[in-house]
Amino acid sequence: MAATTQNARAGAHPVRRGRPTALAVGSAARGSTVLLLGDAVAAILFAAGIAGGVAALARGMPAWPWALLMVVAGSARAAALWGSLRLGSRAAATAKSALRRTAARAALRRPSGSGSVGALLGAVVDEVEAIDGYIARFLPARQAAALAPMIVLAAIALASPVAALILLGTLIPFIGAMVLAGGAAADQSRRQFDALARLSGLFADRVRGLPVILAFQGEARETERLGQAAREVAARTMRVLRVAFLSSASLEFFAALSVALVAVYAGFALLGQLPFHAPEQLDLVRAFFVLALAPEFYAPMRRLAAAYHDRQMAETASARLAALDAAGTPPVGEGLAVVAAPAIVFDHVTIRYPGEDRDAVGDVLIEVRPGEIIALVGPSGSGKSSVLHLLLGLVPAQEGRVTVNGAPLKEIGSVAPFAAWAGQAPVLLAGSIADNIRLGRADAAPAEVAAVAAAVGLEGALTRRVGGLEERLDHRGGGLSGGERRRVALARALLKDAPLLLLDEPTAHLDAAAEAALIAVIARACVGRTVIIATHSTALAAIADRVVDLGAAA
Ligand SMILES: Nc1ncnc2c1ncn2[C@@H]1O[C@H](COP(=O)(O)OP(=O)(O)OP(=O)(O)O)[C@@H](O)[C@H]1O
Repeated sequence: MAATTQNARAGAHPVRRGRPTALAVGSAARGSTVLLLGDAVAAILFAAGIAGGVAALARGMPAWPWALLMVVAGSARAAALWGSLRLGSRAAATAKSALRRTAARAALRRPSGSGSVGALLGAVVDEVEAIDGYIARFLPARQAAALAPMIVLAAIALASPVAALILLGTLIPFIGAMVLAGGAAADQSRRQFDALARLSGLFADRVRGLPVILAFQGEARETERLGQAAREVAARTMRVLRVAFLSSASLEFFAALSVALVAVYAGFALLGQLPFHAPEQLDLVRAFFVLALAPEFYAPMRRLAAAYHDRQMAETASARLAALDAAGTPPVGEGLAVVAAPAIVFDHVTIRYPGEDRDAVGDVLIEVRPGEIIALVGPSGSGKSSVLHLLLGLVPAQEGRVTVNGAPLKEIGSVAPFAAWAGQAPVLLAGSIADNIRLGRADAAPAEVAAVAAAVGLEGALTRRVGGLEERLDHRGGGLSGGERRRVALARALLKDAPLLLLDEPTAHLDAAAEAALIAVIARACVGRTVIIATHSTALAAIADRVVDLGAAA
C-alpha cells in the first residue's frame, strides 16, 4: 500500500527522476508557458484593436491603424500558440526518450520470469507515450491558467470594474465544476489505461506464442480472450468519454454564462436601462473592448481542462513505470573493471524467485579460482541455470553473498559487462545471422564473425543457405534448427573477448560426434578465462577442472 502511494506520488512528477532531463523539460515548459502568457497579452491588443476600430469608425476617422493592430495581434497569437506547442512537444520528446531508456533498462534488469513480455512492451511503448500530452500540453496550460486569466481580468477591470466582478463571480462555480469533473475523470481514465495495458500486453504475448497456440488449436480460446479484453477497453473508453462530455458541457456552460452576463450588462448599461446603479459610465469603446476580451478570461482554463486527461494518463502511466523501475535489480556494475579471469565466491547462497515459496537452490558454497573451469551438474531443476542467472543479475540472492574479485555482486549488480553468456534458450533478434553473432562484439570484422561461426560448427548450416551469414532470421530465429540457434548463441559468446564465460547447456540435443567437435571448441575458448558451465553432459563436464553437483548439495 505504501509502495502504491509512493508510486502514485512519483507518478505526479513523471520526469523528475533524471535531473538533466528534468531541467531541460522544465525550461522548455516554462518557455511554452511564457508564450501562452504572450497569447493573453496579444488577445488584449486584439480586443483593443476592435474597440479602437469601432471608435474610429464612429468618429469618422480612419480605422486602418486599428485593423493593422488586429492583424499584428492575431498573427502574434497564432505564432505564440504554435511556438508553445512546438516547445512543449520538444520537451515531451526529450522526457520520453529519457523515460524510455530508464524503462528499457529496468525491464532488462527485472528478475527472470517476472512480468510478461507484452506488459514490458506496453510499458516501454504505450506508457511512456502517455507522458507526451502531460509535458507538451498540461504543464504549460497549468502554469498559464494561473496567470493569464488575471492578466485579462486586470485589462477588463481597467475598462469596466463591474464586468471584471461579473467574471470573477462566475469563476467560483467554474472552479467547482473543474474539480468535480477532474476527480471523476481521474478514476475512469486510470481504469481505461489499465484495460488498455492489459489488452496490449495480452496481444503481444499471444503474437509471440502464436506457434504454440496454433499447434494446440487454441485460436478460438485466445481470440475470445483478446475479444473480451478489447470489449473491456471499449466499455471503459465509453465511460471516459461520458465523463469528459459531461465535464466539458458544464465547463462550457459556465464560460458561456459569464460572457452572456457581461454582454447583458454592457447592453443594458449602454441603453441606460440597468435596474441598479452602476459605479461606472460605460461607453461604446469600453463595452466593445470588454465584450471582445471576456471569452479570453476562460480560454486558459478551458485549455487546462482539455489537457486534464493528459495528466491523468501520465500519472497512471508513470506510477506503472515507477513500479517497473522498483522491480529492477541494482544498476549494472560498470564501475568494476575486470580485465583478467576473475575469482568468484558463492558463500552459502540461496536463490528464491520472487513470489515463490521455496528455494530454487539452497546453500551454494563454491569458490571459483581465476582461470578455473567449473562444471555445474545435477538433475533437472536443481538450480544450475539459476546460479548463472544470479551472476547476470536476473534473479536476486535470497541469502548468502556472492563476490567477484572480492567485490560484492549486490553492489556491482551483474557480471554482464565482463562476461560472455550463452543461455539455455538462446534469444535471437530479427536480423541476419551475422547481426546476431555480432551482438557479442559490435565492431567485429566480417572475417572474425565468419571465423567464429565456422569454429562453432555453423559452416554446414551456412553453406546450405543462399544468404550465408547474411541470411535473415525472424525474431524466433526461424530458419535455424534448435542446435543451430544454440551454436549462434555460442558464437556470440565466444566473439566477446570477456574474461568470464558462462555457458548453459551448450551441447544439449547434439549427437555424439557434433558434441565432441563442439566440446573441443569450448575447451579452446576456456583458456585464460574463468568458466562456469551448466551441463548434463558427462563428456562436457570432463573438460572442467572441478565438477560441482548441485543435486548433491540440495
Ligand atoms: N523464473 C522462475 N520463476 C520461478 N521459479 C523458477 C524460475 N526459473 C526457474 N525456477 C525454478 O527454480 C528451480 C531451478 O531451476 P533451474 O532452471 O535453475 O534448474 P536447472 O538445474 O538449470 O534445470 P535444467 O537442468 O532443467 O535446465 C526449478 O525448480 C525451477 O522450477
